[in-house]
Amino acid sequence: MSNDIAKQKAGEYAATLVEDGMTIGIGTGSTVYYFIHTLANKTKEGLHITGVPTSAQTAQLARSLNIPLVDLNDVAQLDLTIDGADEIDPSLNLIKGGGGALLQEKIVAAASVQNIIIADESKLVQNLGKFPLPVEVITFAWRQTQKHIAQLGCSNIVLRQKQDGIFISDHGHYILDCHFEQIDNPALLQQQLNNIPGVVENGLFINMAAKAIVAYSDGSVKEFVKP
Ligand SMILES: O=C(CO)[C@H](O)[C@H](O)COP(=O)(O)O
Repeated sequence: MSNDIAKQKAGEYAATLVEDGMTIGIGTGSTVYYFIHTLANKTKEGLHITGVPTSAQTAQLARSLNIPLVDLNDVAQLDLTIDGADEIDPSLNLIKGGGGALLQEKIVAAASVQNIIIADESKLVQNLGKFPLPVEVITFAWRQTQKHIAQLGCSNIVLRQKQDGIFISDHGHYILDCHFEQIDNPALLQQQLNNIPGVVENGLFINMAAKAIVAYSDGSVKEFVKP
């Protein structure tokens, strides 16, 4: 089974967890893509939900499929958020932000009663850090910010690019992809990063996910609950 079919399975499974009347956070990425399509089919069949998107890309896709969206300022909290991840460790701590949406994703996750992650099995790791940790930074003097991040033990930091230049996040910032290789204390690193002037947010999601829905190449889907 290809990764894409596994992503689709995870996305479809997650859609079964959405209940009528819920206000949900809608994540970003190629796995969530399948969740959004399944959700759109369910809303066509009569499921009533309201969504809060985690990125401009997700907002555009959801709108094109007639999923009702609302501004996060206009709701007290979200019942559930379904989002993807780049790495998931055994405690369900995550690296996110491969798609560059980490800032809005973290704000939406923090507003959610429950966060469920969907992924294919390639995202499961024993230790976080092989996937370069995305850190969103203010564009002003970003090289200074980079220098402070390097002092936390990261010698390989890459300013994210897109085809025609520097990648700019939905909120107008740069992303520094930080190759830590192995992160021994993700909770501490998250705090240290966010204490650096110029850092807006980082892609470590600690103690946020309650459950991960992981689809395997043999076609099975397994739920992991936060230990
Ligand atoms: O954090 C994210 C975007 O900022 C994505 O959820 C993460 O990169 C996983 O994406 P995909 O499902 O495409 O592998």
